[in-house]
Amino acid sequence: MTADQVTHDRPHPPGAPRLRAAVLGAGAWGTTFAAVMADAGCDVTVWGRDEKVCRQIADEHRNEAYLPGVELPARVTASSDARAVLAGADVVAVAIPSQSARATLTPLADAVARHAVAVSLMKGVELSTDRRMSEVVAESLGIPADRIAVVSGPNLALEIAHRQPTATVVASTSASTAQLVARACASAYFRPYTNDDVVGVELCGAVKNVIALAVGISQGRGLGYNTMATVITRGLVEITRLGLALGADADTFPGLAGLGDLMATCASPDSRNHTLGGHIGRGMTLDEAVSATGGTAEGVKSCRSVLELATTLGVEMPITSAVVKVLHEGLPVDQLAPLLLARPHKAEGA
Ligand SMILES: NC(=O)C1=CN([C@@H]2O[C@H](COP(=O)(O)OP(=O)(O)OC[C@H]3O[C@@H](n4cnc5c(N)ncnc54)[C@H](O)[C@@H]3O)[C@@H](O)[C@H]2O)C=CC1
Ligand SMILES: O=C(CO)COP(=O)(O)O
Repeated sequence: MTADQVTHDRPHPPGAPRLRAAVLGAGAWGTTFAAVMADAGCDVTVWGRDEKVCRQIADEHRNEAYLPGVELPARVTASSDARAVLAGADVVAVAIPSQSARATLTPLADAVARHAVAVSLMKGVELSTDRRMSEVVAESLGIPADRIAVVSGPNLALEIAHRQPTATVVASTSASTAQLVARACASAYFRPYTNDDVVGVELCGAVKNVIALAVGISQGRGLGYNTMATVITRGLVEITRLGLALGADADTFPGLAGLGDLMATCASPDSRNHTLGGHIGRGMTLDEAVSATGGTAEGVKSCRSVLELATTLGVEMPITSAVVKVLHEGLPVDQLAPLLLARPHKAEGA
């Protein structure tokens, strides 16, 4: 046991059974969340499709490909056999790229325990259906909405893997599901707040990636902090507008899942969306930027489904629309700012 584990490992409450957790996805966030749950007192097994990554997690308590230099808690193990990982798990957390979730989860539905609670850790919107990821998880695994939770907040994986303190939101339509998931991940460095606004929390997580792409693009063009603050602030307006049109709670947007995550993602060089935007701003093609970034930058695909949702609902999302134009419709990157600034003037709250 390392010094970190001695300091951070939180014994589970007296009398409470130790929760068994499965994490589907052995990338940066799946592995980190597994470590968080282990430090919260759960027995955790990660499923990854890459045998080598699983062996390294199980045997050496490391995942160098995704979390270089991080030592994982001994209570995290891993396997490439998804059905074995799911067997008997009380909590099933999903951290694979959003656009692959349905195809990955559907064949596993019958392997999930009947009592299990599922947690979406993903921050995207499905392309062909415009569904939020908790909806995709519920449909694919055949789990009712009251046993689904979403975890979203200012949660850059590498910082958390190094046990830097942060907070998050655990959202579910069921208070007892949210509380169970909060218990499964609460530790000395990870503080969950529960919330019943699944729609708002999930939209915040997906759309902030698109806004981080726009911030990255502006920084890649050499623009400064005024531009960044403008994009973040007006980005939050867009996120709020779309969320309210979908029935979300107005209090969610200035919270951890909204403003909190927007700030972390738009400010951090560790954010894949921010980084990829920077490459585009400096003149790379989308393909070049995707391969230079590595990892999953959800905003690249989800910007289209977010815009589609907004269009269907008649919600104006100019920054999202401009990002779609630059990434997918051939708008030259130096036209992005003029396009946004040429729009008709209006009152700030309109
Ligand atoms: N990295 C972070 O800081 C955070 C990420 N998230 C979200 O978590 C989700 C996963 O992101 P990361 O773990 O960061 O991505 P990653 O790129 O680090 O890892 C993705 C994992 O999914 C696997 N994978 C890729 N395609 C797959 C497929 N078709 N079937 C099964 N597995 C597949 C990869 O092998 C890899 O293990 C995303 O929705 C992301 O937005 C949320 C909060 C923080
Ligand atoms: O969601 C995140 C932080 O909360 C991670 O952001 P990226 O996916 O852009 O790395």
